[in-house]
Amino acid sequence: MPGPNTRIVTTPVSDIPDLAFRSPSPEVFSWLKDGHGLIAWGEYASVRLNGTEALHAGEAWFADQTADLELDDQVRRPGTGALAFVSGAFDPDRATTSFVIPSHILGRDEFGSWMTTIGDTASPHAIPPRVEIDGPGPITYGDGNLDAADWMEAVAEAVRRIKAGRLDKVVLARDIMAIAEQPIDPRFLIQQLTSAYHSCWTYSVHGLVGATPELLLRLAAGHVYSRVLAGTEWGEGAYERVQSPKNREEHAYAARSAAAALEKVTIRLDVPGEPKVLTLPNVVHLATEIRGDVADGIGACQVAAAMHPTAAVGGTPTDLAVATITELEGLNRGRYAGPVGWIDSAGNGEFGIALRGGQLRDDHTMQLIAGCGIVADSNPATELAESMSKLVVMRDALEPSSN
Ligand SMILES: C=C(O[C@H]1C=CC=C(C(=O)O)[C@@H]1O)C(=O)O
Repeated sequence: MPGPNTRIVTTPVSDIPDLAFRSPSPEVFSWLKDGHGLIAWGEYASVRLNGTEALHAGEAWFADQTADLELDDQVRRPGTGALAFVSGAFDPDRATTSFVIPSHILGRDEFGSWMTTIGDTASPHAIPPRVEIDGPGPITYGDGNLDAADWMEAVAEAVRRIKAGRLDKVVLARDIMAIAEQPIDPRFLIQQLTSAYHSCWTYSVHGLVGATPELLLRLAAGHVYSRVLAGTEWGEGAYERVQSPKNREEHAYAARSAAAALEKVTIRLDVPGEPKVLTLPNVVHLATEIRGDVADGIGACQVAAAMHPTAAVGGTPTDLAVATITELEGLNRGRYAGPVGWIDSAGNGEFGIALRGGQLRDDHTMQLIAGCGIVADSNPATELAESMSKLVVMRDALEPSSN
């Protein structure tokens, strides 16, 4: 509980273009894209929540924890002052959602850098020196829950069910285990991911680390933005092939589900009729960028709770798709494919969908997960290859020298 002298202090600091290298602790929280964002360490307070109301309960917990603190925010922009990192479960009935108020945060946006400290002695602190972390050495890979053949059989079964009529789309994920010779420090992964994936958001919360290209929402001063992705190709000709009818169908379900959820929490919404193509180092995606405005009093957690899970990670119709995922994947997704990001006490926040990442299981072991949207025209072997293209993000981050 906060002591009588607990203060939150945000001060402007000289420019820090290398946030990914500034955490003095491996217990690191990150939300970084193209040199901007947040890096944090130290837990002032945290809570783990279960159940469908976890995001709402966490938002209330954050408000409660910070209500009586003395605030000295000399920057006053989204992400300054009191802030919590959030990592939500994919299925809140089967996994835990984390909310953390870090004790030390460094932030940077287009206007400059800042530092926030919280605690009994909160006062301007020295910026930690740059640290470059060593990699975990050679990696050995093993099967996760299903081997490749069993996962392809699950995809084939999903296609049969879609063709039978009630289900339109379901996203099936598979995991592989990465076992490292040396301990895996999340800071090493963050340093690799931020330098290789500029157009993605590099996240880290309680051992879940990755670089997602998909932004569930950004909410700043009442304006909401979402980058919905679905439909993937890779290799030569990917830019043209991603426009196939199969990819467009797969994408349309995701864009429609995000827009329908946003309709409920916005007072204005702009949904483009046609997707764009987003090119990443490993794959290309179809992308729909949705913009709108929310009414006063609606915060980022509320919008995230309304949107999750979109058909980019669940399917259509949602409930049947989530039940099919539980049955066919046989995997507990944990926080993979859940909302991950941060909120501040003005209601601003950013949430990615926790994709292209992995969960540290112990010091040497990381579970990597990637999923693929399955529609009537999906082919199991092609979906397996697509999952491998998505797993490249974390494989390269763990073992950059193997390229
Ligand atoms: C579920 C994942 O990706 C989603 C986001 C973009 C494209 C997707 C696809 O084409 O299947 C997926 O819907 C994942 O990377 O694990």
